[in-house]
Amino acid sequence: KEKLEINREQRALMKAIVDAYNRHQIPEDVAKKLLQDQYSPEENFLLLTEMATSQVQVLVEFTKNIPGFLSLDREDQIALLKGSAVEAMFLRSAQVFSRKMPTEHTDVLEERVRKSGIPDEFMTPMFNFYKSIGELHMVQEEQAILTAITILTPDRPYVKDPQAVERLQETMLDVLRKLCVLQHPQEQQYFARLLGRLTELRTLSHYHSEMLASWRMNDHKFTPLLCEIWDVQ
Ligand SMILES: O=C1N(Cc2ccc(-c3nnn[nH]3)cc2)c2ccc(Br)cc2C12CCN(S(=O)(=O)c1cccs1)CC2
Repeated sequence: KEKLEINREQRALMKAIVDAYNRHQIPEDVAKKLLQDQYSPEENFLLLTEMATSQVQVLVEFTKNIPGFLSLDREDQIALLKGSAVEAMFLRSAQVFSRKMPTEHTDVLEERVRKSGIPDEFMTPMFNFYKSIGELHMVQEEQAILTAITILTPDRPYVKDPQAVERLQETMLDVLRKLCVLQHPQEQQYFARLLGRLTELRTLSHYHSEMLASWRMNDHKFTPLLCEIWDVQ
């Protein structure tokens, strides 16, 4: 029987990540704007852009608080942030969307997202993803650690020292594996299902870059931060 209990060091790591995850939330007023009166698709798109911008800021702050991240090579830190920004944003959006919002809010937000100029062929996989995240009923520790695992993916473009990233990611994977067994004892493959979501995230991120290209065509404007992190314009 492998050592299942989460040791003191892993508990400290988990606490640091969950605190960072909860400390950095997008400001209520930004998300609330989306819930206000009816907007045109262009206005909806602008609101989603504003929200995505604030999500990226929150993501950068969260990432800086992942134990060990700041001791990585500086350029690799940037490569990891740029390489994971879309996936981490979609994971967090799905988590918030399926947890925090009361149902009527989710319906309104769903309506807004559907009417924001996002092509339907992207809308379907996106909503399937957030429903599949909702069905997992992740505890917040799992959400925070899964987001950290997404960011600490060694095979992002331009990472010079993938082994250093892999060591950090493996530490997180070990904690998450134990947490899943402790939190979901009745579901043998829960940990495997969580990691399966990361594969779905990569697909969404490919859709996203295609979408960006089409949005550039009909000159949708993005903020400087989004242009920087998404490599547009
Ligand atoms: O906006 C989204 N939403 C709604 C949303 C997201 C986050 C919060 C929230 N509240 N508090 N904290 N977070 C609320 C509503 C949502 C929900 C689920 C999935 Br999967 C994904 C999304 C996106 C993510 C960004 N894209 S995007 O394509 O990058 C794009 C950028 C600019 C214009 S379109 C659109 C879909």
